Amino acid sequence: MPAGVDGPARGAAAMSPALELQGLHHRYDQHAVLHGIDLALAPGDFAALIGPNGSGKTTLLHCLAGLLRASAGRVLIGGHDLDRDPLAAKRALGFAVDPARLPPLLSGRECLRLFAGARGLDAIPEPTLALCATLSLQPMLDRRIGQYSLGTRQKLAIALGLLGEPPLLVLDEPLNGLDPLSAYALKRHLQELARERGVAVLLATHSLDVAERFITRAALLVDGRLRRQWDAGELDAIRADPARSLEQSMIDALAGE
Ligand SMILES: Nc1ncnc2c1ncn2[C@@H]1O[C@H](COP(=O)(O)OP(=O)(O)OP(=O)(O)O)[C@@H](O)[C@H]1O
Repeated sequence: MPAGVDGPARGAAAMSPALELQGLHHRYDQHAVLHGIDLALAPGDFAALIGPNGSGKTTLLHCLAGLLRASAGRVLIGGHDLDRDPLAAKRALGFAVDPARLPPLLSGRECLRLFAGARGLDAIPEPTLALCATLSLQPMLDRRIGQYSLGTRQKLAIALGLLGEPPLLVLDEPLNGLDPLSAYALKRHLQELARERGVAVLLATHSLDVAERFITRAALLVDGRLRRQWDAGELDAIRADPARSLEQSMIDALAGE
């Protein structure tokens, strides 16, 4: 078990994969988008989901967060079946909502309080406030979300997703709109959660160059199928060789090599 992992929720999460997708399919009406995705994340994995535009990354994340119902297959979060036991599954999941969907009339602090309440907490947890400070979000917390810039909304969506430190974090393009300092702080924070707290992180991103240094796993989605995965050893080998990069490996995999 990773260092610093304790408590019953983490104990349960450490015994089963943090996330397990079994034969996941999704179709929008007649348009089949996901074709049998099998993927497992262990506690402490920091994984990037990469792939061309329209390959199905957001659809996959929405299926595993319960925002879309998969047409077939199973989603298990910390061993809990999302279909059969949605409350337990969703308790084990932190999902950063689309920043465009945040309620414009609430302040950031009100929104954090609301989400904290939904997680059974009576106040905004200290680590969340510390993260807001790290991301320079704190000075904006008492302003209405409707007045936030795109990057500030993105920061709030991330802080909401991470609230209560659930054992699985899922983020869709979290680096979009973040200034370089905030993007670096977020990557370090996620890396620390994975390494020291055993949190499993799955993030969809196009920013291969920035993700490459931090992740321990990568999975390439092409036309709704997982074409290639890289484990920690393969990523270390890529990082150790100045002539190689994850970007080039991805391009090779896309070319079918
Ligand atoms: N609500 C919807 N109704 C119908 N088709 C949809 C819907 N949402 C997405 N799609 C289609 O599903 C496919 C996958 O889209 P998705 O947004 O999951 O891809 P993505 O990999 O996240 O793309 P990007 O990298 O551009 O964000 C695309 O062909 C898209 O047009």
